[in-house]
Parts: sequence; C-alpha cells; structure tokens
Amino acid sequence: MEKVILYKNSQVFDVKIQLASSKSESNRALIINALSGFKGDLQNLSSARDTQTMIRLLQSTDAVADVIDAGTTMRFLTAYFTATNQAKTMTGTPRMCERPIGILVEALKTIGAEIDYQKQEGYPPLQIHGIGEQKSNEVTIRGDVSSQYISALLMIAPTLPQGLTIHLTGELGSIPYIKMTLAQMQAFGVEAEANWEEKVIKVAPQSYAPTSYQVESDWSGASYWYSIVALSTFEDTKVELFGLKENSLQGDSAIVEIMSQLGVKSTFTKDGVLLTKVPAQNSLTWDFTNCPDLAQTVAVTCVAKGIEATFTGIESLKIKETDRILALQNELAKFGGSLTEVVTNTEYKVSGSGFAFGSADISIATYDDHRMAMAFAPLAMLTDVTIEEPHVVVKSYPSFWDDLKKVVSIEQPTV
Ligand SMILES: O=C(O)C1=C[C@@H](OP(=O)(O)O)[C@@H](O)[C@H](O)C1
Ligand SMILES: C=C(OP(=O)(O)O)C(=O)O
Repeated sequence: MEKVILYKNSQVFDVKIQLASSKSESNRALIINALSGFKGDLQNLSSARDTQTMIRLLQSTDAVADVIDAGTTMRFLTAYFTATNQAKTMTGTPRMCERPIGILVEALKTIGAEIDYQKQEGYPPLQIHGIGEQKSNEVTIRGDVSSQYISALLMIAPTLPQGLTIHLTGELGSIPYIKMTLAQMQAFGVEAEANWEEKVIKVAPQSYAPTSYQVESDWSGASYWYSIVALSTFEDTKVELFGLKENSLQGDSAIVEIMSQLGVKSTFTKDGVLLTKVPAQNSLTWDFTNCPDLAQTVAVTCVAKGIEATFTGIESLKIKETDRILALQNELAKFGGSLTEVVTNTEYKVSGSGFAFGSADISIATYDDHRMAMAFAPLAMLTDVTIEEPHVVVKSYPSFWDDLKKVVSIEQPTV
C-alpha cells in the first residue's frame, strides 16, 4: 500500500503558500467558455484532476467520456453534451457509478433530451443521444440532493431555443454553488432571474459573450491550512495563503467564520489572507448545508482540539467520493474521536478528548477521497501520522504534499 508518514511538527513556522485554484470555478468557466465558442481567455485554471479531465473531455471526439471520479465533470458534461447534441457515453469509476444522476437526467428528458441508462436506472453509465426540439421550457427539480444538477441545467439554459425556468423543491443545499454558477454566467454576459423565496430561477434565451476570466484560489483547499494553524502548538505560527479574496464566489470561504471560533484569525492582505492563532472557543455549532466540503476538516480539527461540536446539514456527505460520514466515524475513532447521529439524518455530535493520541501509530485510511487525506494531515501538528494512498489529493489539490513539506517533514517509504 502506498502511504506517507508525516512527522510531528516541532517548530514555529511562518510560511507563504500559493494555493491551488478552485476546481469548481474552473469547471464552470470551462463549460461556459465552451458554450461561448471556446473564444474566451481563462486564467489560473486549476491543475486539479477534475479540471484536467474536464479540459480533456471537452476537446475529445471519442464516443466515451470517462470522468474518473469528478462529480461536477460528470454532471456538467451530461448537460453540455446533451445541449450541444453530442452522442456520448458518460462513465466513471465504480464509485462514480454509485453517485445518483437520475434527477438531472429526468430534467433533461423533460426538456427534450434522449438519454439511456446503460446499467442501473438513475446512475452512470449513461448513453446521451442528444436533444431534439425543445419540449418544455420549465422543469421542476429537487434541490436537496446535489446542487450540481441545478448548476448543470443553468449553464445550458440560455442556449436552449426557449430558455428555461427551473422550479426547485425541498430544502436547498449548497446554494452558494448555484450562486457561483449564476455569477460566472453573468461574467460571460448572461442574466438570470433568481427568486430564492419562491425557489424559481428563470433564464431567457441569450448568447454567452467570450470573456477573459480569472479563477480564484480554492477556499476548500485553504481549509486544511486553517486546520494546520488551529492545531499548531506554537502561538506565533503564521500562514499566508495567496490568491484568496474576502468577497469570494465560493461558499467555502465560510471557513473564515468557522475557524475564528476554533482559534484562527484571518487578516486579508493585498495578496490573499494571513492566518494567525487566537484563543479557541470550547464548543462549535455549525450548519454545513452551504459548505459540505468543509465538514471533514472541521470534524478533525474539533476532535484534535477537544472541542465539542454539533453539526447539521451533512446528509449529502453520504453520496460524495465515499460515504464521508462512515469514513469519518472510522478514522476519528483512531484517535479517540466520534461522530454520532443524535437526530436521524439531521444532527450529529462530534466529540473527542483532544490530545488522546497514545502511541504514535495512527494510520489513516482515505477511501479514494482527497478530502479524507487532506483533512487528517493537519494532525501532524500534534503527532506522527501515516496517511494511506496519499495520491488521492490529485482530485482537487495536486501540490498538497509539496506545500505541506514547508511545515512538516514527510517520508514516502518505498513499497
Ligand atoms: O458545484 C460544485 O462545484 C460543487 C458542489 C458541491 O456538491 P453538491 O451540490 O453535490 O453538494 C460540492 O460538494 C462539490 O465539491 C462541488
Ligand atoms: C464532492 C466533491 O467533488 P465532486 O462532487 O465534484 O466529485 C469534492 O470535491 O469534495
């Protein structure tokens, strides 16, 4: 098994990190730019595998589009290939074929698409045949499973002959990602009308204008650095993260507010944000509905600091790269932590006794999930820790281990 051993940090540090750029913003920019005729100028695109896969598949003339494990790439391209009438087989890893897509496929069929499931109804692999005459300019779609279906529909909406009105039902999750989509559409000259009370978004037929677009650094990736500062035992520890903005399109910038309670102060500079240590509170209550990708980072930080926490809004974690709730439960237990469901499908308690590491023999399994590897790596502020299958980080933050080397000594044993 491939693994890295992280040796406990033993000194104060003051480092500057050029953060990876956002794969969410990159993947939207790529789809919208494709819909504007590939004529824009996209800057600072992410080196994440999810984005590199998007670039490759947008250029490919192959009949099969294999997204590997990239959720946005699967969902956005399913809508894009449909709207641009390209016959494609959409597939991915075995886990990708367990992640639901029926809600998006049914909405596309309502509009006029012809799509078949190749194996199990509601799941990849899919065969996209294309779209005929637009059958409807209204769809009703659940907003409580994945916002990616809604973003996918929104991006193609202005290119449909009759535009599209999307009615959302249920409790809406990941709304900042929908707002990010709308903001990037606007940057490419397309206006949409969103009524959040009525849960309706209306997009008239319009053309995207080729644009020069600069992608921001990745706030989800920043979260691991916040955790590193929160767990550092040296009061004067400092990390400056470049390329982040105070007014971000990314909902994961909520990490600023969360970590202000867990002992990290954020000071915005002309280049990004400077993280320094401040006293932490002894409890945290947070609703992750709008920032599900932060839940693992925050759970590990709370357990390692012995901070009792109440989490809500984490149901969608079960259908991501792995069942992240189960994965967290298994791995937190390795250093005395727990994530317990206290109200079915609603409320979870995170507990841990802080520095209960015992012998230094903790080895964290990562379940093909980049965020499992990166969320547990900050434990190296407190103990030696092994992270299994460390290559998983390529999904969103390929330079993570190189960046981490600035603060932790890392050994990669040969197998
Ligand atoms: O639209 C996006 O870029 C994303 C939306 C979120 O997914 P859900 O909408 O499925 O929660 C998030 O977890 C994912 O990492 C990226
Ligand atoms: C859930 C994630 O990505 P996706 O759904 O795009 O695979 C993630 O990056 O944490």
